[in-house]
Amino acid sequence: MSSRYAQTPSQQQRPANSDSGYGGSVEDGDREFSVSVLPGQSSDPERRQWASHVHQLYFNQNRVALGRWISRTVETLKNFQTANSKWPATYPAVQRAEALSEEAETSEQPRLVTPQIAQEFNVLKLDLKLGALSPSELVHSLEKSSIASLLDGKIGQSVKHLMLLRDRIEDTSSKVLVTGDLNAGKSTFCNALLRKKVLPEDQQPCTSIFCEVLDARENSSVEEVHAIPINGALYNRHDSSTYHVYSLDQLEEIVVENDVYCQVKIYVEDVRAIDESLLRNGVVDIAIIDAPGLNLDSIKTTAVFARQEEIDVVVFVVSAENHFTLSAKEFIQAAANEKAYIFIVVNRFDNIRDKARCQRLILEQVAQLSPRTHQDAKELVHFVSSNAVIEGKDGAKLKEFDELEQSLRRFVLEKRARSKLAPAKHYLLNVLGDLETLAEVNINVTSAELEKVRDELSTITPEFQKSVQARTAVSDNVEVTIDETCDNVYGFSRKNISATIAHIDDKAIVEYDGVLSAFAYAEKTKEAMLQKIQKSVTICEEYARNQTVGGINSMKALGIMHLGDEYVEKAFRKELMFSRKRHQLSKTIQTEINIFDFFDFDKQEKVAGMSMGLTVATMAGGQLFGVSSWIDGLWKATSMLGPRTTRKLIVPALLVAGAAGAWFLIADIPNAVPRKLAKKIRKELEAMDYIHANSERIMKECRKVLGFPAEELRGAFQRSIEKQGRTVEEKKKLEKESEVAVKYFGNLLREAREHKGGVMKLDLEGPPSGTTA
Ligand SMILES: Nc1nc2c(ncn2[C@@H]2O[C@H](COP(=O)(O)OP(=O)(O)OP(=O)(O)O)[C@@H](O)[C@H]2O)c(=O)[nH]1
Repeated sequence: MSSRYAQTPSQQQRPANSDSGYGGSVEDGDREFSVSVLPGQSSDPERRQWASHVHQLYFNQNRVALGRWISRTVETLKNFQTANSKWPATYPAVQRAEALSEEAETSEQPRLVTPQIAQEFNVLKLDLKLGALSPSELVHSLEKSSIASLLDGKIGQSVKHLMLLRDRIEDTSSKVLVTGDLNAGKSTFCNALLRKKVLPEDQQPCTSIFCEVLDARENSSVEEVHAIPINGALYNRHDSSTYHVYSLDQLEEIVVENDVYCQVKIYVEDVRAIDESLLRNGVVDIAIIDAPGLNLDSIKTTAVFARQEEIDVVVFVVSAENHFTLSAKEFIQAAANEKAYIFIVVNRFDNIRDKARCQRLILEQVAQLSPRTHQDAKELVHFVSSNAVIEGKDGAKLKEFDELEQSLRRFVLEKRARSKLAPAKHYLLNVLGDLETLAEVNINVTSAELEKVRDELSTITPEFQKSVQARTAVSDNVEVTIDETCDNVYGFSRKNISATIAHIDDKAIVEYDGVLSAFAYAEKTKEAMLQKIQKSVTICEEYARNQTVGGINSMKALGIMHLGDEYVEKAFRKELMFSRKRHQLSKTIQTEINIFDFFDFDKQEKVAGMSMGLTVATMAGGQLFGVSSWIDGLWKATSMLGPRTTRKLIVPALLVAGAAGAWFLIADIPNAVPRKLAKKIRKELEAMDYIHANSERIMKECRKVLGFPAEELRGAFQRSIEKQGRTVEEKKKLEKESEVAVKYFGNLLREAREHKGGVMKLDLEGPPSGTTA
């Protein structure tokens, strides 16, 4: 029994796990046409074919749309790979570790992120199996760049996988595996599908290897058998060393009790028209694989075979007489888990007398073995007699088989949507979901980084500008400090040394022990005078030291104020100033004592009160005269007295005068010596510009010594400003990079969401609503 059934419009939106219904509506430009196959019209082959074609159209459109989304996602991933190399993407932190490990077990697709890290991730999980650290700890312990390179690898893998999926959805071949109990009539069923006796049929179990029947056009339209040896190389039609060629007639010899070959490829000419043929139906090129009958030994082999990626559909042939054997039940249960749905052919139905009872019993069993198959039993469980098909005598049986064929073709197409398009859709959604999560996380991270760097810049930029200004101000300040200190020291020295020199003869500085030790007196006086001057210089130097300390301290204060910890002060020892080249006046001064230093002829008038000679003259002449005016007076008196009197008086007068003068001069020695020596020293010092030279020497030492901390301070400022400048530049660069990254991840998020939305809209079992892609 099998019946055509209708697809009502309300059924067109099926839940994803529903397997029923092949109708639907498709918008093709302005034209919308609905597909419905009504029960009463089930015999109408045109309508059936049309329904089938529309179904194929949906499939094709979905396939193309999915292919486009794959290409776009690949492009997005590649761009992300490039961006990731410039701006290492941040990885999300761990949240729900347990939930993830379950998820990981259920998926065998390549993933970019390990389950323990970032549960939201499906594909872009990083595989981290190093050492004792948990992957999450490991991710956090890794350099950003190592995560980036791991991610880079994962993106690469993902791109590769997407390419494979694209190839797979573009592959138009589909394989139908026909399996079932021993002798159930599998080979007969395959031959019926081909409308040609190709595979050997026998009362005895005979098929011992997998026989794949393909359209001869795939073998340059040559009908032949390619037998693939056990343990041979991978089959390649273009490489004749990978198989042995036999004719179709020889098939029986190879297939029955074979221990040389593991599989045969049978290329046959399809005798039917394209819209009738299962092997080539315009959309999918179907290969039929006749599997050896199941026994407890072969279940595993067949189950493994059925799991193969290229097997789109499993057709299970069961004998109506035997129902399901133990091995059949075992296989169906396993296959139902793997492929979700299987197509069940209950063969040899002609041998059953109570057909209704048989149907009921078998459907009950199906319900137990695969509830989902049972749910859609009208489409998926067919009761036929395969042996009647090729002869084509029994019209009713032929019709039943014809309906089975139509169902099978729709099933293959639908299964292809599931087996080829659905994994691609599923994987795309996972990758895009991962990209979305990564983009979201990175938007947060990069936005936070941007905000942080902007904050920092708003603090350090004005600080930097302030430092630059402060440097100029401090530099000026230092100059002023040095100049003022030097001016001060120079002024002080000049004043102090001048005053000392001016007053060195103000009072007798050594004791006078009489005329006999006059020379020693002179020497001691000179020595004392030089010492006095020397002492005043020393005082100036000490003053300069203290002033320098003051200058240094004010520079230190500037350094600490502006540079804080960055300013390292150097120890200063003021006693080292003027220590290398000591000033020794006694060595510089040339002044020698001579006889004239003892007598001061010029100073008699000015120093009247202290002149003994003057006292004598006053007493003698009753007049108040100086020595010179006294001699002048004498001269005048002699001219008044007339030459003769003068001539008479001159000798005694001169004698008196001489005696008085000599006495006076000798008495004046203690005063004359300091005066004369002071005069001489002053003269010499003046000649050598002693006061200025010394003041300048002292000042220069100050300037030199102050120069060191000044340079230190300038250097520290320079370093500090350069450092700040570099930080500002780095932060500015980071700011720009962050801006680019924020923008990039924003775009990535938008793109990932757009793609995801588009992919989600694709209804793989209905009209492709995402065809705008
Ligand atoms: N009455 C009847 N006999 C059938 C039908 N289909 C197949 N047979 C017969 O059942 C026997 C076994 O058929 P095969 O097609 O060789 O069975 P098989 O499942 O391929 O056998 P193995 O591959 O060896 O397990 C043959 O003699 C067929 O003629 C059917 O629908 N009705």
